[in-house]
Amino acid sequence: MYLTPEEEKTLDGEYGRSLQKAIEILVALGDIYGADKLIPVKSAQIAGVSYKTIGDAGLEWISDLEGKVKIPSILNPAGMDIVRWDEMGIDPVFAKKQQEIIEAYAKLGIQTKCTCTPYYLEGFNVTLDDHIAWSESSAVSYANSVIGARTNREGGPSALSAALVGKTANYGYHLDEMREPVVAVEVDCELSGSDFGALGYVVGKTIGSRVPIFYMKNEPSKNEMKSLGAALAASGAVALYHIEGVTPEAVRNKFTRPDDIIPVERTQIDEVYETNKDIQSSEIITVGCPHCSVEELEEIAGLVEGKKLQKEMWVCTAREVAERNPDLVQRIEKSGAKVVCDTCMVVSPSTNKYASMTVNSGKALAYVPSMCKVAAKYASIEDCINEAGVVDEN
Ligand SMILES: C[C@@](O)(CCOP(=O)(O)O)CC(=O)O
Ligand code: SF4
Repeated sequence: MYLTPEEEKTLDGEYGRSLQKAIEILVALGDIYGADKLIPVKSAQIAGVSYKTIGDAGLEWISDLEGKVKIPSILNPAGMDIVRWDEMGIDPVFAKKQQEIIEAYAKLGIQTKCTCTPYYLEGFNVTLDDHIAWSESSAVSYANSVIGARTNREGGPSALSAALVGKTANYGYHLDEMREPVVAVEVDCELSGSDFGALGYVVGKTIGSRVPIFYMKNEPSKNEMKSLGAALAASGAVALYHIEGVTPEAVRNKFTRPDDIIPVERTQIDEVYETNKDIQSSEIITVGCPHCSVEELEEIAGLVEGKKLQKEMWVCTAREVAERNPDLVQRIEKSGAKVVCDTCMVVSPSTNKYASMTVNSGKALAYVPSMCKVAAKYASIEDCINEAGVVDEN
């Protein structure tokens, strides 16, 4: 791989051990995947923040690094709401470790906003053809597919390395030829809302990491595409998808229809809603995987208006989104639901204590059983709220 004289110096350790380690990681990945050079990236999103997932070894690795990131960089969700962790039933020992992780990242100049939806935040609005280094798989999918930006599915360490160096290796989804669809997904019915998460869940199970192009009967909204991509990346390993006539590259590039076809029928979508249907009543309801947008908060606020929920319900979102919309937060919390920031149902240890959870996310449906050891049921947002046990206040 070609390196500029400056990059060579970094690799030789002239700018310190941390930058040297960072560029070593980027060069090693570049060599494995046949990159020709390093390219500048506009922003980094770094996974591996929850103490639940990275533990002491992760904390030690981050704490040992020195220097400052060269590009706007942000964190994936942590294991707790940084302000209201006590209310979430988080153990103070866990909270202390979590704070240490966040401080170690902050020392490197990384913004300590913890979210999987950086594209809703100030300074992280990427556009078509921008090169970035993001790691949370739903954020990667959204950036690549819905926005048309370019990122590989970085691991925590490689995203952090890209943040420190300001560059990434030029391979994979940074290249035009890797972004071409190779399989056509033909959906035989109209879908709405959580059906799109169910579609991602179904297709993800068979598609592996191939790039699909969807042929749909109706056009999904951006929130619906967010759910589709998150589920495709969780039950499968899809980092980029296209939708004929909808997503920016499908519109611009007019791809030829791949010969390989995955047909999807309504019954397959309906089956997702049947998962664990023997669970009569879930103990907790969680929405916001990926973190809720303003429109999703608005929808939830409307649905819970004048109602009192009987069970624990979390609405996960980015702190910045919550802070920009205090009225929506207040309207949601009036019902008894909690607007939870900086974390989520998957990476927080505080959902582990429940036996069952209802979710409206195909990604959460795929991850909650394995990462939280909690049985998960799938429902639309309306049914999630019904499941929370509603009493009308009027
Ligand atoms: C499950 C996930 O959304 C969050 C947990 O990842 P981590 O703890 O940030 O590495 C990661 C992913 O799917 O990329
Ligand atoms: S809310 Fe979902 S998409 Fe976001 S970090 Fe948690 S598991 Fe990943």
